[in-house]
Amino acid sequence: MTTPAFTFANGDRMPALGLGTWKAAPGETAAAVTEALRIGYRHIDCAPLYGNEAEIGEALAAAISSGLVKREELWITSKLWNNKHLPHDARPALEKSLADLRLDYLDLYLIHWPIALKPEIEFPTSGADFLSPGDAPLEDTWSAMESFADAGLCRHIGVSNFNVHRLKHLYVRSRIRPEANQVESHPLLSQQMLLDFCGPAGIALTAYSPLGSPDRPARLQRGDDPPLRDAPEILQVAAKHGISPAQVLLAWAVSRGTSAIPKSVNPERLKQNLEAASIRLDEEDMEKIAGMNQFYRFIDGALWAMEGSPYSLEWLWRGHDTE
Ligand SMILES: NC(=O)C1=CN([C@@H]2O[C@H](COP(=O)(O)OP(=O)(O)OC[C@H]3O[C@@H](n4cnc5c(N)ncnc54)[C@H](OP(=O)(O)O)[C@@H]3O)[C@@H](O)[C@H]2O)C=CC1
Ligand SMILES: O=C1CO[C@H](CO)[C@@H](O)[C@@H]1O
Repeated sequence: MTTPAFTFANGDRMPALGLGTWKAAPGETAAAVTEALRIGYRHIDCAPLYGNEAEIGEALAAAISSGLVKREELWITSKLWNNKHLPHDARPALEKSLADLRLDYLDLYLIHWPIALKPEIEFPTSGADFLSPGDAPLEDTWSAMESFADAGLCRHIGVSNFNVHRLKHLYVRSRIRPEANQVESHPLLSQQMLLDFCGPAGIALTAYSPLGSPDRPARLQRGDDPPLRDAPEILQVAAKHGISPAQVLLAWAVSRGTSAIPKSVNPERLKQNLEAASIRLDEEDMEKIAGMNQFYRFIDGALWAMEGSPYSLEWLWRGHDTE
């Protein structure tokens, strides 16, 4: 059976199950990536923000030089952080990711958030730390992304954390259309509206935090998370098929046409997550899980909507400028 994948217009295939690397700690990241490649992962999701691209680069270089994988078999995604949106800051940011990852090109480069910060700010502590949409128009950042694709530094370009309105806005104005949108998605946040737009438009929708990001930092926790992995519907489907709850979540994501990028640094969980991509759920399971949607975000973006910020949660997640 061929591994499920999203096929881009030029025929490039992004494996539907990738490895997340946020929170993979220094000292454990290279081993996790090496083990993932050894057992068959070919898609790795990275970002300079995660602080481990150099370690991932070590593992990739070793895997390629030992003959375990060829570069062209890999799908490597990275992202442009929020304080690099100004076009003259964007190219050095991409070059740094390439140097750290020890690659000549990325398979996919994403604008991490539709939120711009001043160049010297990694995380905002006040409203003064942001650049407004007028100071750093997303269209200008996108033009820089297009120039990276033109230069062969990345084969595909896309966005992350874009709602359907913001995605359409860019889509109709761009020379090279966004080919991917990476957003939080799991049964509590099905993102059906985005999927309904992305599917026919040929845009890959990738689900981040597909397991509910249980290891996210305390500052991002809300304390009142509804159950996801141990929700009754998930436990029932897991028992019916004799698979783990995490595998139900990942099989659901892949069965509905999204990609998923669960993070793990544990060999046993790496294996079960990869295997989940080949598990097919039936219609009854899919319907049961579809009933769980409650628009619940584990990564709620509240940081970007702090007092004095030019961005609001309404702007980020719902949006007004439809066309
Ligand atoms: N574009 C964006 O803004 C964002 C992108 N991302 C990307 O998405 C990736 C995944 O999301 P993330 O937020 O990390 O969270 P996930 O939903 O992938 O959850 C990761 C957690 O689940 C545990 N886990 C993994 N597999 C299993 C399993 N089979 N059974 C039980 N527990 C398991 C991991 O522990 P252990 O490692 O010990 O196995 C870890 O604690 C990120 O790593 C990052 O690459 C995430 C957030 C935002
Ligand atoms: O990818 C991500 C992980 O961590 C960040 C927060 O610390 C998020 O903002 C981001 O989207």
